[in-house]
Amino acid sequence: MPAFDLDTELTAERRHLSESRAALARMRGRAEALYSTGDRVAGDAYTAEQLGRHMARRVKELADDPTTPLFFGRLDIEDAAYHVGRRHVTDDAGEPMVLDWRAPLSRSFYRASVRDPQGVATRRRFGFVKGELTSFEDEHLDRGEELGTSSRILTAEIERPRVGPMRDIVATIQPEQDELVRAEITDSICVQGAPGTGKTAVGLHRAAYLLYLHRERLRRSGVLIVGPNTAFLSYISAVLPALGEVEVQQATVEELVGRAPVRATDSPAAALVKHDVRMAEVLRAALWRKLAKPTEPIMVSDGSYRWRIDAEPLRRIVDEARRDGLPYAVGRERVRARVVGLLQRQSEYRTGNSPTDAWLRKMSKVAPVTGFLDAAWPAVTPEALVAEVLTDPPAGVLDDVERDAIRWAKPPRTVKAAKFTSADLLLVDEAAGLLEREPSFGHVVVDEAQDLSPMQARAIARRSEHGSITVLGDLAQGTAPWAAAEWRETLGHLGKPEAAVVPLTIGFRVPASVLTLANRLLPALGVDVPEAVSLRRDGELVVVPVAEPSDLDAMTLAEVTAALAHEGSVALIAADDAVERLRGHLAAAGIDNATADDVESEARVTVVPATVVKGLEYDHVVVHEPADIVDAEPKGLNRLYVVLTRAVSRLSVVHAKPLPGPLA
Ligand SMILES: Nc1ncnc2c1ncn2[C@@H]1O[C@H](COP(=O)(O)OP(=O)(O)OP(=O)(O)O)[C@@H](O)[C@H]1O
Repeated sequence: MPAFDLDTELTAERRHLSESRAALARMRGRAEALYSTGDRVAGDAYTAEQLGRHMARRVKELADDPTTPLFFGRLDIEDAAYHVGRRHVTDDAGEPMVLDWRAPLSRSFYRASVRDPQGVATRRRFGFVKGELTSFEDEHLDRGEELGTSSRILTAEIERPRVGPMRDIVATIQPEQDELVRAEITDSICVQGAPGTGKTAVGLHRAAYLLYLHRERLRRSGVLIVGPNTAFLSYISAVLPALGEVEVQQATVEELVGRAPVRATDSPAAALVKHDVRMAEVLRAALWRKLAKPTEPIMVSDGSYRWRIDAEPLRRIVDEARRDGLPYAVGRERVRARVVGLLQRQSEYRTGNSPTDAWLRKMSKVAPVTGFLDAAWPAVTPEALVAEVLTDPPAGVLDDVERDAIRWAKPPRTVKAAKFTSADLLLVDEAAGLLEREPSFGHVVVDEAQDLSPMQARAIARRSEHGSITVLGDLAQGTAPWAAAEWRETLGHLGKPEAAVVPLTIGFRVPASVLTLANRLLPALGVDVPEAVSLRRDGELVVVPVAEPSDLDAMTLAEVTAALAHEGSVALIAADDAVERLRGHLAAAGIDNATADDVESEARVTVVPATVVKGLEYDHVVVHEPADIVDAEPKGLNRLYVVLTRAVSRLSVVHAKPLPGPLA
C-alpha cells in the first residue's frame, strides 16, 4: 500500500494545476493592463514604443494554451515539491508555482538518475488527456527506482498519433538530448542523428533554452532557424511559440540570400560549378583585381587654394587599406577618408583653421577625389560583379569546361536586366559579403545540414560569424549533388571547424519493423553513420506487389483508403512527376487531400513529392513505386531512405516494378 492515497494525490495535483492556470491568467491580465497604459506612463514616444513592444511580447508569451499542460512534471527535493512546466508561473506574492523547464533546477527533471540523483527523492511525470491531468507516474530515485525509457507516459507520448504541425517535447526530453539542448551558448555543435532521433526537436529546444538564458544578448542579435524548404518550416513553425518564444526568424537558405527574384534555372553542370567553394575564390579574385596602382597625383582647387597629393602617398594609402583586410566597400571608404584627411592637413597648415564638416563632406565628393577612387578602387555592386564573372568567367581557378558551363549564353544588356538563377543569388550573396560584412545572428540552428553546398554553408557562416551554431543532419539522408559524406568539411565551410560532432541514436519516430527495412539501404549509401535503434515496438510494415502495372494507381488508392480506417495522418509519397496524377485519383474518389505546405488543412491525407518530404512525419505512409523515386535522381537511394523513414506507425510500399536492389 503506498504511503499516500492515489485519488487524494491526483486531486491535489489537479488543484495545483487549476490554481496555476488562474495565476497565469492574472499574470497575463497584469501584463495586458500595463500594455494598455504603457504609452501613458512612458516619458517619450520612443520609450513608449519600446515598452509597448516588450509588453506585447510579454502578453503573447503568457498565453495559455488549454490543450497543452501547464506543467508536466514534479521534483521532490528535500521536502519541497517543484512543478516543472512550459514557463514560470508565480502566485500573487511572487512565489513560484511552476518552474520554467529551462530553469537551472529543472535540469534535474531530465538528468537525475539513480546513479546521480542530484538531490531528487522523487520524480513525477504527469499524464494528460486534452489538457486534463489524468494520471501520474513516480520514480523514487532515493529508493533506487528508475523507469528510463520504459516510462508509460513517455511511451504514450512517443506513440501518440500525429496530426497537424510538430509539437514540442519538453515533457519528455531524454538525457542525451538534454545535454545538447543545454549546451553552452559559446559551443557550436553538430548533431549526426539517424531519422527520427529528435534532431529537429533538439535544435528548436536549444534555441528556446538559449533565449531563456541569454535573453537580452540574443534579443539584440537574434536567433535564426534555417530549414530545407517552406513545407518543413511551416511544419516546425508552432514549436517555439508554444514554448513562449515568438521572436525567432525561420528561413530557407534561398530566402536568406534572396535579394532578387529567381528568374532562371541552371543546368545541373552549371549548378555544380556555382555551388563549388572555388567560386568564392573566383569572385574574390575578380573583385580585388579591380584595384589599380595610383599613378597620377590628385589636384583639388579650393577657392584661392590648390591642394595636391602625389601618386606615392596615394599608393601607400591604397596598399595599407588593402593590407588591413577590410571588406571591399569599407576599404574604399577608408581610402576616401585618408585622402580627405591629407587634404585637411594641408588646409590646416595653410589657413591655420580646422575645416568644417561641410568642407570635409565637400572634399570627399569633389571630382578629383572621386575620379581617383573610381580608378584606384572602383565602386562595384554585388550583382555587377557576378554579372561580370558570368559574362566572361575568368581563367585560373576554373578549367575551360567549368567556365563554359557557367558562361551566360546571352549576356543581359544591363545588370538590372540579368536573369539570375538561385545559385547566382548565392554568388551575389558571396559578393555582397566581400563588399560588406553581414550582421551576425547570436545563434543559428541549421537543419538538414548534410545537403548544404559549400557556397550555401558560407552564406550561413557570414550570418553566424560572431555567434554559435547548432548543425543538425544525417549524412545518410543527403540527396543534393553536393551532399556531405563527412561533417568536417561542411563545418569548415560553416566557419566552425572546431564544432564537436555528437551522435543521436535513439529513434522516437520510426517503428522497429520499418527501420529494419530502411536500414537495409544504409550500406549502399556510401556514408559511415550509426544506425538508429527504435524505441517503438508497435508499427506495421506492408509491402504490396502489383502484378499488372496498370493496376498500380488503383492499388495505391486502396492502401490510402485502408489507412484512413486508422487514427492519425496519412501521407502518400511518390516520385515528383506522379504527384499531380495521384492527387487527381484521390479527388475523383472523393478523398480530400492537401499539399505538404498546408499544415492547417483539415484533410487527413497529404500527397507529398519525394523531394519535399525531408524532415516531415506522418502516422501512416503509403509509398508509391519506390523504383521511380530511386530513378528520378542521382541520389535516389538516399531519397528512398528519407521516404521510408517518415512513418510513425505504419508503412505500406506499393510497387509494380521490382523493389530497388538492397530492398529486393
Ligand atoms: N524525447 C522525445 N520525446 C518524445 N518525442 C520525441 C522525443 N524526441 C523526439 N521525439 C519525436 O520524434 C519525432 C522525430 O523527431 P525529429 O523530427 O526531431 O527527428 P529528426 O532526427 O529531426 O528526424 P529526421 O532526420 O527524419 O528529420 C518527432 O515527432 C518528435 O516529436
